[in-house]
Amino acid sequence: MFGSLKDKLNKTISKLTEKIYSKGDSIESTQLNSEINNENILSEKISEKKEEKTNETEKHDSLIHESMKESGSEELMIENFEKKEKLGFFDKLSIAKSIKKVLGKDVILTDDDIEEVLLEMEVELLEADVAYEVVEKIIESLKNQLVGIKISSKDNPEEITFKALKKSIKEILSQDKIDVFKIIDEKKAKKEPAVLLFVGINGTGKTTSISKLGYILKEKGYSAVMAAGDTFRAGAIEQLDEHGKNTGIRVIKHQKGADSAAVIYDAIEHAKARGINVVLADTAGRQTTNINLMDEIKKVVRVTKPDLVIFVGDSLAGNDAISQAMEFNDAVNINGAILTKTDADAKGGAALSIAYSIKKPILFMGVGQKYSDLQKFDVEWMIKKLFSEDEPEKSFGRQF
Ligand SMILES: Nc1nc2c(ncn2[C@@H]2O[C@H](COP(=O)(O)OP(=O)(O)OP(=O)(O)O)[C@@H](O)[C@H]2O)c(=O)[nH]1
Repeated sequence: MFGSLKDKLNKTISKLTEKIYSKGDSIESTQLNSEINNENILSEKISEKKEEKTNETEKHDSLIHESMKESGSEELMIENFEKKEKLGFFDKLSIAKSIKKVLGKDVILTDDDIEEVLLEMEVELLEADVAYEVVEKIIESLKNQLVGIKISSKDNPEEITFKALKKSIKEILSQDKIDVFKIIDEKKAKKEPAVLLFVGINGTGKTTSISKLGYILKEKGYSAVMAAGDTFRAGAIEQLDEHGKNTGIRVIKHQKGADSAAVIYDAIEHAKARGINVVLADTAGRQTTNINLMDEIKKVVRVTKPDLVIFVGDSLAGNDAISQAMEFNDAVNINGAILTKTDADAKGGAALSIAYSIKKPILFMGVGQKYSDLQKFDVEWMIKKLFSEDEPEKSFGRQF
């Protein structure tokens, strides 16, 4: 997940690190670890003991005898040493290879020092579908953290660059959080259904995400109903119906071509009458360029007054998903986003950019084709995905 973005970020870290070393006249020093040093002490001690043994008096014997008791026997002591000596030799070889660079002197980076690296990073991130304004923001943040700051020869340049880039990315991802389940609980306390309206262009995963969220809500003990508000696309009503059967969630529907707002309104009345906690309202996929359809979704919002308008974007669409989110946000003021298909090795740019571009949080991420494959979005989870070698998550639960 986000493989290419991860590689590009790691590349930036190593180039910035290299820049610091080259500026600090890095010197290479073989850092033998304490074990090797202990090894030397041990070998000196044993050879001393062996020497003493050849020309020693009775008195030494008792001393040796003492130390043998500690290690069990002289043979064992020598044998241990032989073994250790062998391991010590190979250890020495391998550790001698682990040359650690250290800075020869303190470093203060200038804009010029990192100009080229940041330019390369800009190209790389744009290629990964990261929005231009987001790339600019990352560059600005890195400069603020690295330029003009003294990096002492005792510091670890890898750590400094890693932390700086991680902080930059975290700033991008962090928008005002919305806890969907908290909103649902607040409405439940008032004995009203929480109404969640899903919008987006065709094929992004609205119907699927609604069904996944319905499945997860049920798992959490909430009651839900799904509104077949996509009365436009052939098969959309049947598709949601199928999901309803699979998840055991009631679907409120009218015939194809019916008024979307009317279907959703009926679902809300149904939920109110039966004390159902959540209405998950599907809508038809629409191109933001289609004025009539954009006017229709504005009417749906006016009539149904949803608690959350959730934009569903396809992470594989990269920058397009970001511009769509911005256009839907302008039209109906979305509250948050779901980014789908992140399991399909999306470049990662949309995940990084969408929240910053619309200044609204990512609520969930679609991470697969199972009903449980809807991951509540968390900045730390994303940072871990981008910066650590964690195992890919195994998905569970039933397939669609
Ligand atoms: N791999 C993967 N596929 C997904 C995910 N979410 C949705 N899909 C697939 O994307 C395709 C489109 O999903 P739908 O839910 O039908 O999309 P939609 O937005 O309702 O489409 P329209 O009704 O045309 O607007 C389906 O094949 C889904 O299985 C996801 O997180 N991962």
